[in-house]
Parts: sequence; C-alpha cells; structure tokens
Amino acid sequence: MDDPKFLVYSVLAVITLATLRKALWDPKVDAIPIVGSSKFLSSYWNSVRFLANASNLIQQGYDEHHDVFRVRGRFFRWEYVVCGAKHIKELSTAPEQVLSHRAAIEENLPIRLVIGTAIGNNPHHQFEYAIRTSLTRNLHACFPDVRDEIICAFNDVLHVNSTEWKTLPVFPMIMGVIARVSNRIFVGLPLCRDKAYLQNNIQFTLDVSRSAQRIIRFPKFIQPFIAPLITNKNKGFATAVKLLGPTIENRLSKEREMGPDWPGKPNDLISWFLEIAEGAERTTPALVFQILGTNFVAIHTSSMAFTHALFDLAAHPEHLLPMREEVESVVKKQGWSKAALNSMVKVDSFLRESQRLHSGRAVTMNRKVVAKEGFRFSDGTILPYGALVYVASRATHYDEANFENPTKFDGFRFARERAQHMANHDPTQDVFKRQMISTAVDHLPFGTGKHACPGRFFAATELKAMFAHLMLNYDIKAEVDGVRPPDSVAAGFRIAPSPTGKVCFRKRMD
Ligand code: HEM
Repeated sequence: MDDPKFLVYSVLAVITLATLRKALWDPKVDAIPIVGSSKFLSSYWNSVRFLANASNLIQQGYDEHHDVFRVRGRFFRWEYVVCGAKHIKELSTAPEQVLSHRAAIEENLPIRLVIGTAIGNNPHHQFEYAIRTSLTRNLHACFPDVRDEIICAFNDVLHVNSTEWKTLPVFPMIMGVIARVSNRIFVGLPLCRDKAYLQNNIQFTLDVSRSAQRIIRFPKFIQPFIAPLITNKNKGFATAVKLLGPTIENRLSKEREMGPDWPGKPNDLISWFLEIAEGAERTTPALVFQILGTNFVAIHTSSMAFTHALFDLAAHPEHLLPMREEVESVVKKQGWSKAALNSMVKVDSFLRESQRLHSGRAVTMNRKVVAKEGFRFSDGTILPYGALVYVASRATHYDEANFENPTKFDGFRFARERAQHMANHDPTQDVFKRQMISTAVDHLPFGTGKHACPGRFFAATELKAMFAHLMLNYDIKAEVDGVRPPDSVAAGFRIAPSPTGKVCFRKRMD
C-alpha cells in the first residue's frame, strides 16, 4: 500500500470500470433479460463461455426467455438475441434506417480494416442486385454449363470404380467442386478450372473471416491499430487482380471496341455486373472485388450445406434408394434441366431438412439499431441505439413447437408436408411452401424477409443438381455405419461440419 504507483493504478482501474459501466448502462436495456449472471463482473464470465460455445448460451436464453434476451458476447458490449415468430417477423420487415443490415455487416466484417480502404469504401453493393436479378433469371439458360461442370468436377475428384469403396474427406473436396461449379457461372471457362484462382477464392474467404473475427473482439476505437498486426493486408485481393484481372480487362476492351452487346459476349456474372456498373465501378479492381465478394458469400455457405447433407445421407442411408428412384424417374421423363430439379421433391426435402438441423451458425439475420430512438417491438420491448441484434435460428429449428420430433433427422418430412398440402389445399399455393428456397419465421437457413439470401435460388439449383448427380452415379455410405462426423463448434456463433469427416464412395453397382 506504501507504493504510490499501486494507488495510482487502483484509482485508474476504478475510473475505467466506472466509465465502462456508465457507457454500458441504459435504463431501457435493463428491462431486457440477461442470460447467465447479471452481476457486473461475473457477467464477463459469459463472454468466455460465449467464445467457447455460443450455441449453448443461446439455447439457454431461448429456453428461459422465449422472446428477446441479451448476452455478453464480447467483453465490451451486449449482443441481443430475438426469438419467436412475432419478433422475428417484426425484425425481418424493419426499415434499413432503423435496423440496418449493412451497418451490422460493417460491424462484424470491417472490410476496410481487413482488406484495405480503397476497395472497402465502395458503397454501391451492385453484386447483391446482379445476384438477385440476372443470376436468378439465367438459371435455366446456364443450367447445361452447371451440369457439365458438375460431371467433370466429380470425375476429377472422386476417381472411383464399382468394386472398391474409397474413403474421402468431404469438406475440402466439396469446397473445390463448389468453387469450380460456381465459377463456371461467375467467370466461365477456362478460369473456373484454374487451381490457383479457385484456391485463392477459398483462402481469401478463410483469411478475411479469421481476421475479422479477431479484430471485432476489440473495441472499435482500438481496431484500426490492431488490424495491421492481424491481417495479411490485401494479399488475396492482389492475387485475384493478377489472376482474374486480364479476363476483366479483355471484357472492358471488347465493350470499348464493339459496344455493350458485342457478338459472343459470355452469359456470366462478369457480364451481368458490367451491365449495371457505372463510373468507378467499371474498373478492373472494383470488378475483381465484386467477383471475389460473390465467391466470399457463395462458396463456404454452399460447401457447408452440401457437406452436412452428405454426412446426413451417409448416416441415414435408408433415404438413398427412394431419392435415386425419384431422380431416375424425373430424368427419364424430363432430362436434366432446371425445371426437372423442381420435380425432385424428395431431394429438395432432404436438403431442406439437413439445413434445418445444420444451418452453419447458432444465429442469423444480424442487424444493428441505427435509429437514435432505438427499435421498439410491438410488445413494447426496446432495443437501444447501437445494439447488435441476431435471431436465434438454431434454437428455432430445434423447437418442438415448430417441428414434430425436432431433433430427429427426417429427410422426407417436407415432401410429406407438401404432398399433404397439395391434397388439402389449392395446389398453386404449394409453390411457395416448404421448398428448399422458401424461407419462413421458423425456417431460417437463408434468413427471411427483405434481406433473405438472394443467392438461394442459385445455391438450391447447384446443390440439388450435385446431390442428384452423386446419388444417380455413385454408391455412398458412412465411414462407420450410422455415425455422423461430429460438428466442429468454432469460436462465437459458428457451427461447421467436421473439416476432416469422411464418407465412402464407389461407382454405382446395380
Ligand atoms: C447454402 C448456401 C447459402 C446459405 C445457407 C446462405 C445464407 C445466407 C444468409 C443466412 C444470409 C443473411 C440473411 C439476412 O441477414 O437476413 C445471406 C445473405 C446473402 N447471401 Fe447467401 N447463402 C448461401 C448461398 C449464397 C450464394 C450461392 C450467393 C451468391 C451467389 C449468396 C449471396 C448472398 C448475398 C449477396 C447476401 C446479402 C444479402 C443482402 O445484403 O440483402 N448466398 N445468405
């Protein structure tokens, strides 16, 4: 106690804690229940629990509170979690100037800090628009290319015959196939088969996500100082410019020479971006960034969903034959087309069920309250200005109020529901219900409402075509009968399929 330094540090510590407490205290917020301890210091223990396994903490909150609760996800701030159909609906329809999707992305993925200011500053998110409109509209026209790439890619990675089973790690293999098939539509041949280009897209997503996860653990004012120590700057972006840049230069120069509708113009994402890009968006770096951004949102999400589906198929092999018969009968009548996929009701149901039980994260639909007065739900609950909000998607999918036997994998539950719906109601209604692409307040793998994933139509087409192709041409079984490789629970909200989990393949025997 005689040491004056100790006294000074103690006073400083008390002032810091008091300031922090004052900054975090808000009377309106006090009304929102806390998961775990509400005591000032011990609530910080929840941040540690949160980092270790957020999913359990969210499930605890869902079971205890059933509407809105908060959890100390980071040492310096609360995260708000919303549950229940009514609240989810209100969140999904709130205007952007009140509950902002964009501001939430910037908060959790500070792209300017992770990959550099010049590119991150581009506010015009043209790629969402092109995905929502041109990519979706062109799915029928581009289907033959998608199918061709699926056949070639699986031939290359599987290399199997009909006598011996080959046991392969699924996630890395599927990520390679999805990157290749997606890029057939994004950038076309030959780049979609260029190993360095594909690997850079995969690595960029991993690097950016990891760097962002680390940076956001620090308060905002410290982040610009921490970021340079954490990120590998924009190495992945520079590589993309080197590999994809010449293709884009070539498209730009053809447009300059022959106008926007030059003969032989490829029908791909580069062309669709160019159709809407203006001014500074029509430069090579800006266009490379958009393609890289699309790869970022498309490849990991789709690869995780497909890997989960393969693990589910291997663990529940009784589903294989009925789906194979369905694919065979549909293809016999209609051939391979986007429309034929719509008739594969069992395949669609299986993938939807797999997404219900394994949707990548414990939460979804991240928003930030940007209205100064906060966001008020119709029951009077107020989320304060600046709050980061999520929807408890996993707990919603596992709620027996929403699904019968919610923890049981039942691959054809949605096919049965659709059949029932057809039998009982106007069949035209069925188009919008219980399909893989249909979102609802109790089915959130793609979110729901106005920001629901615009790439889901493409993702569903790609994944269904891949799944149908595999089942038709290969026998598939678990490495150990009935055992599903365990999910990997990463820091924070993320729940990924096992990165090393294996499945056995051989060429179809019968
Ligand atoms: C199975 C694969 C996929 C899953 C599970 C998935 C899931 C999601 C989710 C949960 C959201 C956030 C919704 C919200 O916040 O309300 C989202 C947004 C988005 N996704 Fe996907 N996604 C997938 C594939 C794709 C693909 C293939 C593309 C592009 C081709 C894509 C493009 C986007 C974009 C651009 C957004 C942002 C939408 C906006 O800002 O309004 N996604 N996705």
